[in-house]
Amino acid sequence: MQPASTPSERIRNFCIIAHIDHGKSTLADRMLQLTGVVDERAMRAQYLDRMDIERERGITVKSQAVRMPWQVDGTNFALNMIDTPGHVDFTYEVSRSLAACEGAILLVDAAQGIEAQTLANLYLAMENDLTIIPVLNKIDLPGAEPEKYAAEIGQLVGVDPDEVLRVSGKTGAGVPELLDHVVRTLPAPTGDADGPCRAMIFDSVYDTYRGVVTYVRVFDGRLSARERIEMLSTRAEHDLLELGVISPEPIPTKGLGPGEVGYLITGVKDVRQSKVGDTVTSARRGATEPLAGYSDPKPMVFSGLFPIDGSDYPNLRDALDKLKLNDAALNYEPETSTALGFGFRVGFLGLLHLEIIRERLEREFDLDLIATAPSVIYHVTMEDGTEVDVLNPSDFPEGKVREIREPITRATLLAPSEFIGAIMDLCQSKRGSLLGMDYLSEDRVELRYTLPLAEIVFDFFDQLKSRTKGYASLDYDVEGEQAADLVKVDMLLQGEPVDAFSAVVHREQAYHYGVEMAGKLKNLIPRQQFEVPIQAAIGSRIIARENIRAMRKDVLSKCYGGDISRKRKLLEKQKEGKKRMKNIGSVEVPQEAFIAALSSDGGGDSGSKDAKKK
Ligand SMILES: Nc1nc2c(ncn2[C@@H]2O[C@H](COP(=O)(O)OP(=O)(O)OP(=O)(O)O)[C@@H](O)[C@H]2O)c(=O)[nH]1
Repeated sequence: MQPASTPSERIRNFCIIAHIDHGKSTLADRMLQLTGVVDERAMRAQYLDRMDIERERGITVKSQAVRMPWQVDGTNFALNMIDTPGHVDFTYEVSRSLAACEGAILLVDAAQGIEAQTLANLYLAMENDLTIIPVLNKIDLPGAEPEKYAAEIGQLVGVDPDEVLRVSGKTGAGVPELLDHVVRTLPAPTGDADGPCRAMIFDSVYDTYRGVVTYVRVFDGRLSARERIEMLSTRAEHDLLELGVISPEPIPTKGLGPGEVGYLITGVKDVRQSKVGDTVTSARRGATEPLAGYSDPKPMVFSGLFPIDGSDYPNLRDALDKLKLNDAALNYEPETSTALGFGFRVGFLGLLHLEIIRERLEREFDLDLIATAPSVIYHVTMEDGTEVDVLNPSDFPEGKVREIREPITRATLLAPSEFIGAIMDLCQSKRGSLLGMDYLSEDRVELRYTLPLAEIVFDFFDQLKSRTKGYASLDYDVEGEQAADLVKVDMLLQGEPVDAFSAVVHREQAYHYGVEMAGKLKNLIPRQQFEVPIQAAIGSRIIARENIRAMRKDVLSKCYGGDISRKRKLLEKQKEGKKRMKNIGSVEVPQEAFIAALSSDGGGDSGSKDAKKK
């Protein structure tokens, strides 16, 4: 059965915004169940077996936009719940999903209160002029303090604390009232029903069976099944193969009218042909003005990814090609490192994006990878006026440099007030400057800093976590560039540079970096038959030095008795180990040493994840 179009006055488009783990998915599940879109048995199956079901149906079940029927005072409404990527790494995409809604449910854990991403998402929603419905979740928790946090949110959003709704996504308490509230308080979508069609792409997902499934919100006019459509940013035309709504399975429709949310399939195979933020119109007599400016996501953080087993290189390339089908922001190019062999220099939107991709490569494609420390883009101007963009510290240009500019972020940190001192110390040591500080309640404070992105991607988040006992949360947004006194530090083994360890650091940190790295390498690289100097250098100037003393390695020295089979085993093991050695000049370095040296301070955790996660 094909659902008829709903008149726009009976449509409500909303999203749920929340800090990680504040219960967005659980509340969404409860709504699906309450509105009868998913029945109780399927709900459990779906919950437990999400991935299998997704594969079976060939489309994302926890879809980007679900249409739910809901009746208020005898009138039937269509509620479209639009999912947002929910993370600042994907700010542009979050903001596009928000632009597809008229309102947002701001969900806050009643035992935790406001966190950094609560604020970040709220500000994005406000920039998109959404009506905000503040809601406290998890009121069933024994540790919930709804009164306290209702006051906090009330102050933030500018409403009376009594107007903050209270729900439990777990028990379902308060959820029907919340849905009623959505219908009563959110504005219905408005749009020019008779004008040429304009629909915004707010998400685009690659599906193995159906190609790219594109999620759209129609603003003006009407999209009809089987018409030819045009993407305004590229002027590319495609035939519509299917148009429909998700409820929660895809249901084909004849058309989508103003305010309606649904999906379309054109047979394109790559999400870059159906870009988030683009405007879809009819190929014939279509609109000429896009809905909003379109911007391509720009990678901000770069890291080299190398397979531990060199023969996995083609597999890594295939895996990246596959992931790219579904991720317009993923960029990579081949990179060769003397220390690590063949791999790729990959550009990410932020640290979380990096972690997700790395985890997917390891889990879904069964690859063992080594990642170099994350770095940022430096704009280098040489004395002779040439400009170079440096994505990889080892490519830093030789010669006289006039200026180096680095990306700067605006960071928001939230923590109990007892940690103010610790946070300020940390930000100070990371070249931060304080922009402002506000008390959200008696014992919770929000600090705003500008911080170089390079400092955040290094080990900021780990340090923040340990200095605040895990109680601080952090959010950041890149905001332009700034000149800084930066230098490239090289690490040399017997005079040969080891590219994987080159770093661009602040001049004042260079010595510290050099000494620490040299010490680390000294402990990790086994003694050779000759003395090996480890040096840290800025250009030709040596700033730190360690020595690995010569030693004749006799693996048999541990065997006192004459156990021949044990001796043979040890010799075999030594031979095995040799295979995994890399030669830097005449020095043999086990690959494990590189891995250990890179992983212990390799940037670590995501800067934007919740520090409270255990
Ligand atoms: N007691 C209680 N626990 C809840 C409630 N809602 C969610 N939870 C729990 O809180 C945790 C996080 O819930 P999710 O729904 O996964 O949170 P989320 O915000 O979607 O998290 P992300 O998708 O990781 O951002 C889970 O362990 C849930 O079981 C609630 O109302 N009461």
